[in-house]
Amino acid sequence: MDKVFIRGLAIETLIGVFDWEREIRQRLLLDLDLGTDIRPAASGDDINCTPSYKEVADRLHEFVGGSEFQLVETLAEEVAHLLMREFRLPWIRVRVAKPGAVISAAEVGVEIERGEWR
Ligand SMILES: Nc1nc2c(c(=O)[nH]1)N=C([C@H](O)[C@@H](O)CO)CN2
Repeated sequence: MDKVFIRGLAIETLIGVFDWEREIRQRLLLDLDLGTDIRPAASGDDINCTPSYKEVADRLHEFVGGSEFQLVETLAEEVAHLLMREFRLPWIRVRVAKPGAVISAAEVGVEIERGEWR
């Protein structure tokens, strides 16, 4: 299977388990790997035959920017299901990093894979 990818998509949102985190917006960095077959798009040179990384990024700004989850786990799971459903993806990898959440670490977060790789 081929992939369309997005790296380091920065989105500000309300996220966290502590009271002070419910009063601010924090920056998340998202990495996405979207499983697909790029051959139909390549052979026809046709954007309609492939998941547009621009459309996916716009959708994520809308969804993640408006979300209010506590855990990065929940956010990653919801993002995976939303993109698989709306962009008809057989497989996805979602990595959500929360830079600055642990001062002594460059990044913390989660990475999940959903669907079937074929
Ligand atoms: N596995 C997780 N651990 C923690 C999370 C999380 O979402 N998943 N969140 C927090 C706090 O919100 C943290 O980001 C504040 O610094 C702590 N641990």
